[in-house]
Amino acid sequence: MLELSGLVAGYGRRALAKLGHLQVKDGEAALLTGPSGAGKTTLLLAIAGLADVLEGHVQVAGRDMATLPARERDRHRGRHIGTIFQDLHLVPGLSALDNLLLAPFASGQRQDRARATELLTRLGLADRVHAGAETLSRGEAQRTAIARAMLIGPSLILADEPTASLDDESCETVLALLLDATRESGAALVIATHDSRVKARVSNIALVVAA
Ligand SMILES: Nc1ncnc2c1ncn2[C@@H]1O[C@H](COP(=O)(O)OP(=O)(O)OP(=O)(O)O)[C@@H](O)[C@H]1O
Repeated sequence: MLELSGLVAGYGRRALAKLGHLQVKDGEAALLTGPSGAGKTTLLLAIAGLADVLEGHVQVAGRDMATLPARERDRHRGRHIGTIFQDLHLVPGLSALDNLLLAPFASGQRQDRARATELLTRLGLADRVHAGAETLSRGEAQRTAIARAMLIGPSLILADEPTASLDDESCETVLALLLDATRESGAALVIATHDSRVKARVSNIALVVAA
């Protein structure tokens, strides 16, 4: 479950984005909307503890990301938050599968190759599991990043414009997978988007305004 209130997010002391209240129950989804430049990405990053919270509270899996010390916040994010950002951060030279396994490898956790392969397969990437990340199309790379976010079995999934570069069919596949996986796993899902195809599918919509 995610609950945030009176959130002002930014960098350093510079406030960039505000959101009054948002609650996303386990297994449910919400959208962050707002005009371009309103600060949706900044707000999503603040929820993940990667941008600064200047005011307010962000409860994720029972802890307030706004007040956790930096190391605990990083640990909490690693255990509970799956992120899919616009810049996908896939490592070229590594396969799609190894990109999924990189984070658990780096943090000394078990690398579940079977689950990673299953997630990639469910996202329609069965024949791209061993393909180098640099050879993936934008849509394939996006689906790989979604699979990677789901690998830890997160309490919260944060997705920044996850359908932006997808055609209608891939958009539907990705959205269905995100929403189904959210329901099945009991994670809360927050999507920042302009995409009207996504707005039609999610009723919990919160407006981000520039601070
Ligand atoms: N690291 C940063 N440091 C300072 N300002 C930043 C930083 N990143 C973004 N900004 C500024 O914060 C404002 C909000 O940007 P942000 O990307 O969060 O908006 P957005 O609503 O996600 O936009 P879009 O819909 O176009 O992706 C913009 O004015 C941007 O220039």
